[in-house]
Amino acid sequence: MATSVEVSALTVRYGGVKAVDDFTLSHSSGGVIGLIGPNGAGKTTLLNALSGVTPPTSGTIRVNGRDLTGAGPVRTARLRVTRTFQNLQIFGSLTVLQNVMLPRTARSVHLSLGHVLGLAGSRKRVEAERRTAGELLDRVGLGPYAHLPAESLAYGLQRRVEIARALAGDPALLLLDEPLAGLARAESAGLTALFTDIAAEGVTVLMVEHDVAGVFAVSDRVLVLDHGRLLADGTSEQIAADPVVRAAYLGEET
Ligand SMILES: Nc1ncnc2c1ncn2[C@@H]1O[C@H](COP(=O)(O)OP(=O)(O)OP(=O)(O)O)[C@@H](O)[C@H]1O
Repeated sequence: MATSVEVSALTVRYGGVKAVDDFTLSHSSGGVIGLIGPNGAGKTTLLNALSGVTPPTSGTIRVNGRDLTGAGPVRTARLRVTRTFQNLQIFGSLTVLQNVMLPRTARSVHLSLGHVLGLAGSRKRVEAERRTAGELLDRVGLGPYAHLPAESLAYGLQRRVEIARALAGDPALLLLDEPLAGLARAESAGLTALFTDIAAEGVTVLMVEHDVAGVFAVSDRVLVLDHGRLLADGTSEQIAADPVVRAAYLGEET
């Protein structure tokens, strides 16, 4: 069953600025949702609110019926909403595999302690986590790089490390903040194909992105934010043809 995402009247204020203004979304059909809008439209703030990084001023967030409003990033991740960041946040000196194992092993203090103490049960669990992380790396095309320090990989591959780590948290909802930024066209195409695969496996993917062509190519539903408000909501074709969007976002005359 696809993830249900219910966001109701979400508002995030920074002093006098309403970065997100009365945002409502109901989504239960899975797939990839693209979130676009001009600079300063509130896209990252919305992602931060959905991932528990920024507490909303008002409104509610429910995923699969569970109230995540104000849950904070750790609990939100436990409730299967994970994310990547606009600026890569990977541990460069750790191996690719260690980066991907982190969310699952760090979740369990007993597991980490037991592993340090060499307890047999913990060793088995860590081995199982290693296998799971290895499978994840194969899935995102990073299998051959598993034992290299993450910092030694090309930028496009480092993006995949972050995506694999977010997937290791077993998300129902995966939030991606500008995943295509700084990538060459072929790398972008490879990543968007990966997002389609992830969505096909039942993870709802919400992607903030400036590369509008990339968003239109991959998204089943596109949301347009402007001044914190939802300006338009439809298929890629509908949004591409919407004169209001073209005026607000692409700067065209209506
Ligand atoms: N920590 C903050 N404190 C004060 N104002 C903020 C903060 N973060 C964002 N804002 C303001 O909130 C509004 C929305 O910013 P946000 O970064 O969410 O937009 P965005 O659509 O992600 O922009 P961009 O595409 O440039 O990344 C902007 O007016 C911004 O200046």
